[in-house]
Amino acid sequence: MSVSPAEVAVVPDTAMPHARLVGVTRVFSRRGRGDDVHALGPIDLDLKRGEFFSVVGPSGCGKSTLLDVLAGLATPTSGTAEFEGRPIAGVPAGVGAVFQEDASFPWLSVTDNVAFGLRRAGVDPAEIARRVDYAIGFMGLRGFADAYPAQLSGGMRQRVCIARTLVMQPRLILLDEPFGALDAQTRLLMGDELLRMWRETGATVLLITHALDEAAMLADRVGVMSARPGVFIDIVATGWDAERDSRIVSHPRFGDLTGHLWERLRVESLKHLREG
Ligand SMILES: Nc1ncnc2c1ncn2[C@@H]1O[C@H](COP(=O)(O)OP(=O)(O)OP(=O)(O)O)[C@@H](O)[C@H]1O
Repeated sequence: MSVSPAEVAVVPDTAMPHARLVGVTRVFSRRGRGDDVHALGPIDLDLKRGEFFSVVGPSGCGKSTLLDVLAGLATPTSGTAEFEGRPIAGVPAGVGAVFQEDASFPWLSVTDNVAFGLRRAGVDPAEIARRVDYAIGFMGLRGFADAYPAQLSGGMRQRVCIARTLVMQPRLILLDEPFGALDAQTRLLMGDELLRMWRETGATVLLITHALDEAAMLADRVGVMSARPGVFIDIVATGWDAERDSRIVSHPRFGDLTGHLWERLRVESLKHLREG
């Protein structure tokens, strides 16, 4: 069978890391106000295509800065950041991000919120309707398609934000504490929805969270960061199979895993408390 060069070009190189950070640092300059803030790194990280990677670390260690670098929202002070083999310069096509704060547009209905990015990208209206309908159904918002964010709970508003990212069909999904404002039970259930989304889309996911149980339940690998400037002090493979859901928290190995993560994090969190 002959294969055209165009077909060859779209075959993903699964051996290549999906995203790669080499020696990435980020320093915030405080001109005239004393020392610069060394926020991050040097960080080395290979994200494998299709993996679910969680990041935990003490407050202020540079987790959001790390995500901003991958999202193309922050330029490394030194080192290199790549997505699909190309240097990240600006927001890369194929990368979608969801942040902690509710970023839904209050003046738009759920449908119009979810359709927003596709309309801006000039996608064909029939295709927009199809993708929006799918994402709304997938995120369990079918009965609320015409509702406005003010009429929804915090969890549902975050689902709107996830649906809005999902319709863009990102190959790398970056999540910065998306459930930070939600109660513990809702967070675990939202975790189930994330896992379903991850399985269905085949996307690579990087999740930042403060919750060790969330990190351990969701991820294939959990990266533990040091106090600022954050570097990875441990990367733990969870060993769960892809079909996992929130019931994994009662698995006999789950307590050992979160215990290990806390052991690694405790010293770093104490450093943050003592040194700020
Ligand atoms: N624009 C900025 N100017 C100066 N310092 C900054 C800036 N943005 C972040 N920082 C500092 O860089 C460090 C890392 O910030 P970052 O938000 O990445 O940490 P984080 O781990 O996500 O924190 P948290 O867990 O509290 O959300 C912090 O000390 C923060 O105060």
